[in-house]
Amino acid sequence: MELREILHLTPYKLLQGSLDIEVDDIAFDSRKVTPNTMFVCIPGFKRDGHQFIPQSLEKGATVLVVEKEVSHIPENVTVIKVESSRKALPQLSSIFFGEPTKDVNLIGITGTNGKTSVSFLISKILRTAGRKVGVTGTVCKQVGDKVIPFDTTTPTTPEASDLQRLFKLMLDEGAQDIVMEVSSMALELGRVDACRFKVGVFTNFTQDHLDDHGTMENYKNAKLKLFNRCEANVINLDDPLSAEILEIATGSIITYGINHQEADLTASDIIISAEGVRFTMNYNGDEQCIFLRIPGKFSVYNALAAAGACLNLGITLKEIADGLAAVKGVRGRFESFHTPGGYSVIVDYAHSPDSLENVLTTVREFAKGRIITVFGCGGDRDPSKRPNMGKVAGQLSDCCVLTSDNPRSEDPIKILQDIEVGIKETNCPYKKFVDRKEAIYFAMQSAQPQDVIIIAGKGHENYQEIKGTKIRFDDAEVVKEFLSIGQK
Ligand SMILES: CC(=O)N[C@H]1[C@@H](OP(=O)(O)OP(=O)(O)OC[C@H]2O[C@@H](n3ccc(=O)[nH]c3=O)[C@H](O)[C@@H]2O)O[C@H](CO)[C@@H](O)[C@@H]1O[C@H](C)C(=O)N[C@@H](C)C(=O)N[C@H](CCC(=O)O)C(=O)O
Ligand SMILES: Nc1ncnc2c1ncn2[C@@H]1O[C@H](COP(=O)(O)OP(=O)(O)OP(=O)(O)O)[C@@H](O)[C@H]1O
Ligand SMILES: N[C@H](CCC[C@H](N)C(=O)O)C(=O)O
Ligand SMILES: [Mg+2]
Repeated sequence: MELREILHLTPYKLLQGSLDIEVDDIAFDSRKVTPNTMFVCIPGFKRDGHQFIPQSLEKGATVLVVEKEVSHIPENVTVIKVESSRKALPQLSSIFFGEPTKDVNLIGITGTNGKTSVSFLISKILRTAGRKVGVTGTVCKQVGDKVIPFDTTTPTTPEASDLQRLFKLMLDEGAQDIVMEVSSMALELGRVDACRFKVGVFTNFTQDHLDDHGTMENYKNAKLKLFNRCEANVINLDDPLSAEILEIATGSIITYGINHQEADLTASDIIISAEGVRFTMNYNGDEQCIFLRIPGKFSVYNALAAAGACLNLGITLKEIADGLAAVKGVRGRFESFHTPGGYSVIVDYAHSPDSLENVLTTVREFAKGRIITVFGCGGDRDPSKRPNMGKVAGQLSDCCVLTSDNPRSEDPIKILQDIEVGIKETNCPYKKFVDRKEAIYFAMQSAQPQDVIIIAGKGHENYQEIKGTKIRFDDAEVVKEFLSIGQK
């Protein structure tokens, strides 16, 4: 595409070179530059993209988008100055990739917990109704049955140019709808700025990501950014933040809730069992019996959130019920394993105090034996959640096994000590194993019939990140391995 065209919605100053040149790609990372790429220099948290101009030129960049003074740039390279290159990237990328979100129903989901789960439910409902759906989130990027390979460092919500490229690819594959997890960091950094959202979904808001945002106020303000830009919004009325969202939300609104019967979408006659949740979904005088094979009250919320999004696309309540009934489970979300020893193991991605509390409360509702919780807390992430998670786990378990969950650059023993502060406030007995495999083996060896072991925090993850290296590690694989070597 011609540079002049890519720039037509962005205020800029031409510092040197021509606007009448063809651009073949856009990159914000010099390592991804190929010939005729527009390299957008972003000042980052650790480094500054402007430093990597020489590397980008070596790889064939012919256009530089900068926000700072630059010098000694070869004459044949065009230099464009903008006020903020991070802010310019979404618009430039959207135009370059043909404004893909104009031609598709884009559904964005935000909230502390449940984004991956809700996006998976929405996708299942839409696919069961015969639609071609793109999904992008923590676990995968996919369109229809086709998994799109992405390197493992790609965030939950990719950087603007990667995101628009992904949308274009999904459209080329025939996607009619795209379901996207929208992380608070993506909202804060404007990664989704040039996206046209058909529906915005709010799940809930509790403590998380203080390491990224500093304060809960900043974290909240980042989340709010989704709701004044969607054609329709789906809002959890049971969450205290809903009042603020309703004040700023534009477009049509569907509210949902269990405690607020005045919500547009509600659930009644809820039955929660080890197999899943069963309830009646009510909307505008219509009702449908719902069965979803993921246990926990939070699954009722997730089902309502997904239903709200689908209703906005003209999907019927009956189609929603059929789609939810077709869900077999979400990878690493309350994934159950039965054992010859008569106890069960659940692998779950709960890694915040609220999600851990939800998952353990759910297990409490049906566990006949003891609850043994194996968990840790991530390194280089908000340390204030560690004692909170320790306390929640101690209060709701009969025994805990503290272990590592991506210690990253931190000392794993220190992380366990931080968790211990909280668990010591309870009477729960616990053990500590830095090695996660040993922790899981210990829990399984100690389990008795009817016990339930929850292995929390890593869900679908297939690595353990220690000192900058990702070592293969998969909770579910370790469980299967333990059982395959003839252990009980
Ligand atoms: C903390 C954070 O938000 N980091 C983002 C930030 O990186 P940074 O500022 O550290 O980058 P940097 O290393 O200082 O480099 C600055 C610039 O130089 C460029 N560079 C760097 C090296 C080089 O050789 N060449 C080069 O061009 C970089 O690509 C970057 O554009 O700017 C980069 C480019 O815009 C982002 O890709 C990167 O997201 C990283 C991948 C990340 O992990 N972010 C996390 C916090 C995140 O976004 N998480 C959310 C939440 C997940 C959840 O919901 O739980 C997510 O959506 O995943
Ligand atoms: N609606 C919900 N409310 C509270 N907890 C939930 C909810 N849905 C799922 N959970 C719990 O939170 C964990 C994470 O769920 P999920 O992966 O769907 O959240 P997420 O918002 O995508 O998380 P992340 O921010 O890490 O991407 C699940 O494993 C489950 O224990
Ligand atoms: N998106 C979250 C996931 C945390 C998962 C947990 N396993 C950890 O590593 O802390 C983060 O990167 O903070
Ligand atoms: Mg997620």
